[in-house]
Amino acid sequence: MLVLIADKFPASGREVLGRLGEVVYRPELSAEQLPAALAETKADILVVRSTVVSETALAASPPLSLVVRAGAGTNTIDTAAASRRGIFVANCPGKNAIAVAELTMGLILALDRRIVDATLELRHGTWNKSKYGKARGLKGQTLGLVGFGMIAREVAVRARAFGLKLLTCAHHPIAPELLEAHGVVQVADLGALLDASDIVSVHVPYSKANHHLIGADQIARMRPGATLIHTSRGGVVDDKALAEAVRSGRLRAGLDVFEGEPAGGQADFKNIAGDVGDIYATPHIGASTEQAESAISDEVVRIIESFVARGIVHHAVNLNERVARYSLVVRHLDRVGVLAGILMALREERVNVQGMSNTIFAGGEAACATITFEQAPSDECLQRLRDHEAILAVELRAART
Ligand SMILES: NC(=O)C1=CN([C@@H]2O[C@H](COP(=O)(O)OP(=O)(O)OC[C@H]3O[C@@H](n4cnc5c(N)ncnc54)[C@H](O)[C@@H]3O)[C@@H](O)[C@H]2O)C=CC1
Ligand SMILES: O=C(O)C(=O)COP(=O)(O)O
Repeated sequence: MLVLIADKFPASGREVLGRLGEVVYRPELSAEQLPAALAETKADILVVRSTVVSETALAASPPLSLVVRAGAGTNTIDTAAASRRGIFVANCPGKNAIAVAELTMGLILALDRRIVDATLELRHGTWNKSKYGKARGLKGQTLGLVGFGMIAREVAVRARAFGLKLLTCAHHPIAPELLEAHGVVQVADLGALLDASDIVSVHVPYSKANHHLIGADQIARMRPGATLIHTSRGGVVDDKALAEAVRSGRLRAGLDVFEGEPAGGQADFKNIAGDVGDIYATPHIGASTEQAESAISDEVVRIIESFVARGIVHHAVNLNERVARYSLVVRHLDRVGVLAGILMALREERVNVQGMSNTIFAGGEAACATITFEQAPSDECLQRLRDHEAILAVELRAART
């Protein structure tokens, strides 16, 4: 088994992976160089951070069967192409959430006190207490969290300690216990959140549906003098519209992600923070703390170990989530050919199997197979299975609709 790691990844994690197979560490690879590296190494498993994984890359190594995103967002990986090729894509949900929440609080605090501007002036020898001694203070202000996933919840935990009032919005009702535990109120929709918030912080994944979720209209709807914090993904916010609102003095902004940002570690990048003073900005470092990188590394190792040892992929993001209409639970003697016999019986009925698992009981004499499908086998088929000398019990279960 060969693992190609195409982004920065801790040495400790590489060492553990090295005990499972060969590890090729090429953190310098760009999206354009990735297909050739995959073809050359014939990697079975690819580990990436923000490096774009295209269909060409996925097709370059025939044995490639798993891509692990050493982070949260998977929009940089062509998951549809991976699904067509039967390649698993997995991520590490929540493992860098605290790091992003800490940066979010850092941006909120820095903007309120204008820490960056004050530092720059002091560095140039100017004492300007008159100008910088005018912060609003956070206590009692309202923070609106767009999305209420792993990162937003960690932001809520920290923001509460600063006395901020918390709102969120989502497509679906959020469990009341979860809201209560975080001291957050769910409002009707994004518009209501923008109307009521002094600070808006964006924590949703990028998708076609979320492209410019915070566009010109949403930016215009924010309260005058409000702050927008964006640490999720370039493209969720319309950077141009935001720059105009900040330039006009209506808003302030703290950004960690940008439209068209470079994927690598160092590059020239003309960006909206360049000419707009009230934008504070960092170069996509939300997840880049030692603590987060170590937690991510442990999770990547866990995902790969489980895949190699048991074929189980934790946090796969490109599986068909639809619950099958029927499941057949067969308890049987653990003998060669019993499972094949069950599958042959289903094949004769033209039943297309969707999922299958088989668990062996202690002692190794009996096992339990669960097979899922959309179309029910006939009573005769079930009876034939029940009559099989190595089958102990057969039960057909229909999913609740
Ligand atoms: N700046 C950085 O370094 C990092 C950025 N991120 C970005 O942050 C995003 C969020 O990360 P997590 O909180 O860990 O993901 P998550 O999956 O735990 O939470 C995202 C939540 O947003 C919700 N959502 C999606 N579209 C929405 C919409 N239009 N309105 C309201 N809710 C919506 C989802 O239902 C989900 O609950 C990631 O997808 C990634 O793009 C993640 C980690 C590091
Ligand atoms: O985990 C994520 O979604 C991130 O955005 C982190 O990106 P990175 O791994 O630092 O390139």
